[in-house]
Amino acid sequence: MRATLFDLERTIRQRRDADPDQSYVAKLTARGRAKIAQKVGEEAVETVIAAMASDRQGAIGESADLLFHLLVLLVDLDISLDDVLDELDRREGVSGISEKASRKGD
Ligand SMILES: N=c1c2ncn([C@@H]3O[C@H](COP(=O)(O)OP(=O)(O)OP(=O)(O)O)[C@@H](O)[C@H]3O)c2ncn1[C@@H]1O[C@H](COP(=O)(O)O)[C@@H](O)[C@H]1O
Repeated sequence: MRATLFDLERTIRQRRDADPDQSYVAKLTARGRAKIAQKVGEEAVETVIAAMASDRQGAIGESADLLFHLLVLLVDLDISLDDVLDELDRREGVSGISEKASRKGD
């Protein structure tokens, strides 16, 4: 059976308090939010580099790294994947073009 992002989110929550010598999640969490956020940035840049090189396998691997590290950051911020999906639901059917145009008068 395919694991979901919800499974990974649950695993990350469980691993946060594990032994940092045994768990990457625990080790990264112990280094603090700034370090977690830095990792998200690094993985995002590596995804962009793979995409610009049309490196399909690289883009898949870096995207997995990016999603994983983003979930570690969200857990650290006590933001659930559901919170983010709720926001995407709220946007569903609203064209990005018209949404941006509606902000022009802000
Ligand atoms: N999906 C992942 C996952 N993706 C990437 N990584 C790790 O992320 C790290 C990224 O490597 P880097 O070289 O960028 O990081 P780094 O060596 O800390 O580098 P610096 O930033 O310190 O320079 C590697 O150690 C990868 O193994 C992951 N580690 C864990 N998971 C999942 O999280 C679960 C719990 O992992 P543990 O907490 O390690 O038990 C695992 O069962 C997996 O399902």
